[in-house]
Amino acid sequence: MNTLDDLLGGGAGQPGSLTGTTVLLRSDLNVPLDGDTITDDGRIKASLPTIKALTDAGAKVVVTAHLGRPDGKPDPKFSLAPVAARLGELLGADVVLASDVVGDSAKATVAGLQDGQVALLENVRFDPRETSKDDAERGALAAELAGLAAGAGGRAVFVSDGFGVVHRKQASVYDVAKLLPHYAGYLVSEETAVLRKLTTEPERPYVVVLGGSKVSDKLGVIKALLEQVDQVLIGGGMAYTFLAAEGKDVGKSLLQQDMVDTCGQLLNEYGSKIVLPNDVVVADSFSPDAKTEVVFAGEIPSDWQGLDIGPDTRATFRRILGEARTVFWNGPVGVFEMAPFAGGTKAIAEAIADSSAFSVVGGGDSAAAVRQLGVDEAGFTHISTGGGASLEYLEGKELPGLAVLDEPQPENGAGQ
Ligand SMILES: Nc1ncnc2c1ncn2[C@@H]1O[C@H](COP(=O)(O)OP(=O)(O)O)[C@@H](O)[C@H]1O
Ligand SMILES: O=C(OP(=O)(O)O)[C@H](O)COP(=O)(O)O
Repeated sequence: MNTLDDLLGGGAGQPGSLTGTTVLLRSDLNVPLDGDTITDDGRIKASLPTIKALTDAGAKVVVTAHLGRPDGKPDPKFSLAPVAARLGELLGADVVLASDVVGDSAKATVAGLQDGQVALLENVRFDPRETSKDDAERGALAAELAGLAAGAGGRAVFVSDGFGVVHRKQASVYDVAKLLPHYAGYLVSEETAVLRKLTTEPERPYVVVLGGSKVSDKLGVIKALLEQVDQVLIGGGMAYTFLAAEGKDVGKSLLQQDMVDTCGQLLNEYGSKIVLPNDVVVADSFSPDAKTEVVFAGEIPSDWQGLDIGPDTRATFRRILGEARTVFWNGPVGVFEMAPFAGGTKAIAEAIADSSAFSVVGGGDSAAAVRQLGVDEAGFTHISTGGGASLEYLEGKELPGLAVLDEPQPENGAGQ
């Protein structure tokens, strides 16, 4: 895989070694927001080393990124405006935000870039072709993105640094690398180097904690993980589909109905490795002011929803984590953004931070939870920016955004 150091070449770190080059940079700037306030800027900070290396070398840097899951059309709720402002603060330089993805504003913004300057394109998922299943549609958007960088004159290259999104076969992650000379950024290189250690003879017991709300994405990887690890502790929104598979009424909790049978099969086959919550914190509404109670997992009232793991479950998870030698954690085990449902996630984060295991926590919200709940970041071996991406890497699956970086450089790529 070609890396940023290959791009920087003999002139690594030398001012001017990339003068005349326009870099289309894919970063993962998908940060949690409360309205238009960024509640955790970890992913923006993680993108800085690559951006700075490029600007120091004199490149024009055109960043493309997504925020949330908009419906393939512009939606102010998902604008990258707060991200552009924060990125500019952290870089100590203006970051112009184009008001579209590849339209007139994007073209004018790129045309106005000086050497060593950074621009951000608006949320790439505002264009429906980004996430299309149709190769030709994605390819067309990729060609427009590559054309933007080439349109600035000089050489155009692609740097892939959005580790959190390399598991997505999307235009700005995958297809564009087929059109431009491509390089892995520092974040992608570092993240894969740490995760590789988890796939090569991890010390045992090896324990995985899974939570969060992207249930359908993550249930798919559990089977492969169960083959490799000693225990999987399940909390968060993930837990209720398993509890339903055990025949329990989960009330209004998050439930992936079409995966109940799959969860039942996993419980049959790997039951001894799967640890489910024994008790949960339930609420009468999805609100920080809701009425709450702790109940056995089999006794969730039908109008209530489970929003955190209960105290018995925390104790069980703590005990297992205390004995682990390798831990991977993705997904908060409760709705940690609301104080009444943050206790389980804090207990898990502290248990991992206190242990001497090789420990990796991955995911935008999981990493944010560690920081927001005041848990010592130094207690983790590595805090990864990618949740789903890390899980799929650990599963052993080929990640499209990484595999494409191993392909030969295009011979007649845009800007060549
Ligand atoms: N029981 C639950 N019900 C609904 N949402 C939950 C529950 N537990 C956790 N969550 C939510 O899961 C979200 C994070 O999920 P996810 O995106 O899968 O994690 P990550 O970003 O770390 O990969 C958080 O916003 C959290 O509020
Ligand atoms: O937040 C992300 O992933 P994560 O929640 O698995 O850490 C990435 O930005 C990918 O987003 P997506 O899961 O909407 O493709």
